[in-house]
Amino acid sequence: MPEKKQFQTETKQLLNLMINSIYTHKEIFLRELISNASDAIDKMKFESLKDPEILENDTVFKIFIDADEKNKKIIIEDNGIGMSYDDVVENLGTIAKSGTKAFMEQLKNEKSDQETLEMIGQFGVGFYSAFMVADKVTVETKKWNEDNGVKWESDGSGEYEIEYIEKKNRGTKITLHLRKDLEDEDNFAKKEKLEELVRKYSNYIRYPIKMEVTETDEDGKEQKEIKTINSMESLWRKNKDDIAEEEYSEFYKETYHDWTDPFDVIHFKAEGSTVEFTSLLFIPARAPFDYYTKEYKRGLSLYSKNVFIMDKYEELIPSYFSFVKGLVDSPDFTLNISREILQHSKNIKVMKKNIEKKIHQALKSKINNDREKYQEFWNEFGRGMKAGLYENVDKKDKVMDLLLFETSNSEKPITLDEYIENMKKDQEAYIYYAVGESRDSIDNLPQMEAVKEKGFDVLYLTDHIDEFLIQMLHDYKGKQFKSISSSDLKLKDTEEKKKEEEENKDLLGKIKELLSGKVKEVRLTDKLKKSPVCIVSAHEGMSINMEKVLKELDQMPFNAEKILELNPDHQVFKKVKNIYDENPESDLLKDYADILYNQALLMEGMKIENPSDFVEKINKLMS
Ligand SMILES: Nc1ncnc2c1ncn2[C@@H]1O[C@H](COP(=O)(O)OP(=O)(O)OP(=O)(O)O)[C@@H](O)[C@H]1O
Repeated sequence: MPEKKQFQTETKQLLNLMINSIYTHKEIFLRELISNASDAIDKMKFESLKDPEILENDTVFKIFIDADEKNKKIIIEDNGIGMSYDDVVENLGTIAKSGTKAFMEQLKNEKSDQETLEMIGQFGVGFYSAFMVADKVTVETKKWNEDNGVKWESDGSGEYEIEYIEKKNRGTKITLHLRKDLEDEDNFAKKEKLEELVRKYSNYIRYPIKMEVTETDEDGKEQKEIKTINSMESLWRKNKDDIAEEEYSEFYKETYHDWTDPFDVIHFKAEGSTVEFTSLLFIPARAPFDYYTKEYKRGLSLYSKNVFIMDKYEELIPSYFSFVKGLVDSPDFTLNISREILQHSKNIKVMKKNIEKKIHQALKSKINNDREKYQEFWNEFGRGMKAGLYENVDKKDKVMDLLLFETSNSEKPITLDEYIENMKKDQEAYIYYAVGESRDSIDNLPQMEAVKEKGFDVLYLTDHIDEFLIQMLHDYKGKQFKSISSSDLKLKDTEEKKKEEEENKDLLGKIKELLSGKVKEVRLTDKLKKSPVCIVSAHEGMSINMEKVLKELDQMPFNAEKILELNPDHQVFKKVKNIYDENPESDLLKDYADILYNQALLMEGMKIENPSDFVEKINKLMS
């Protein structure tokens, strides 16, 4: 008697989604099932390397598919590793894999139908996608080292049935009883349709995908024969010159579950003295849904002479190129090599270096030759590249020339090299930067005025990570990064500046006293033109914005202290000076100090402490 079991709650949700899906690419179910079959054969092949006897007389690995048009059934059968009773309960009753889990997580944040559909395509929902096309799925399987087979059956609603059965051959046979309500064009029970789908999605599967077909011979007689549908040849082992661009694209889309052609393809063979390997790498055009989440795992797949060893091997891809997908095939890998052994391998280091160099070259060439496309790529992955660089600042020379920045002088983002090329003659060896929420808010910063007037270009740092990163990077090609909020931007003659400071020492001291508890220092600045005042962090080079971020993260290593900077060339300053000269203790001076302080806060995008007092003081001055 079959045992009835409940699906895990998450699985129920997923199944429900599949059953009710209006997803237009329902056909991916075949790719998913074939890919599972191929994985199962990989595992069996791996086992048999240790002891070939375990294959018994079933030595030719294959995937067999069949369609029964009359009964609306499809069969996908493999002679892979198979599953035990417990395996079936574990694998076909719960959601074990992280990709699907992440997918379910994403679904929780209310998504539009369109977004949900796109996500199905990206995550690849595995075995359960069968329920997009079937109203009943039967799995008959036998693990290689078990005596009994197991039958699993479900209509995708809350429960499934499972029982032991007699099964002769090792491996898994999946029967899909197709839904009656499928559109005509979704008539998957046609062999021609299956053949077309295999070619489209599963052409490079390493094992033959076979199907019985009826061919008409020269005499018009119908003959049944078993035909291999897929090409099986792994693309990366073919000669680069014989591969069309579309082939790369198809391979990429099929393997990495993307609907968009890659931004770039890098295919190369390294036959150096130390290590021999072939690599096929793809730079995606758009970021996968999970790219900016913890779920995302970078890494390449490893093959040894066409045999799959492991995937997501991260040591070969530096964190700042984490978006790169692809594989490495090398006869130097042994099949049972572990991640630990690889980690200490000299070969891996050589490979990594080569791979990194190639990726860098490819991106550099895009920067120089196809800026528009690079810009699109940057919009997708720039933040990721910067975050990766932040983790590996010691590698900055390998990445910094790939970064793009918006700047005050250019309409489109530029590279740091371009910034340096355009530097003004009288610009000290500084690369100026400003931090803010957006281009507009930076443009409105009073600190921008003098630098702009000089015609010096300013990098706009609008991503949270930017300022941290720039401070860690410190300089580029000998030019130091300099915040426009720094105390000394070297815009004015130092002698002149010193003289001014000296002359106004008492006044500045008085304003500091009037603003006691609010600012740490009051000083003159050369960075303002139109504005009378600005506020900067007392921590040299750090922006008020960064202080805000650190505070939010509870990571503030010190008290946020502010410095008020006054523009000695401004009319308001002159007025303040007059008031002070007339009567240093006047109430009016206190009002001016308060107003200046508050307006500086407002310009920085900060809240003022007592708005009604501020307004009152202004009104008093105006009336
Ligand atoms: N034909 C099969 N033979 C043996 N085991 C299988 C087969 N099909 C599925 N399984 C088992 O069921 C598990 C779940 O399959 P599912 O397609 O849902 O996810 P997955 O294959 O692990 O993930 P992904 O689709 O992202 O590769 C597999 O990991 C595998 O252990």
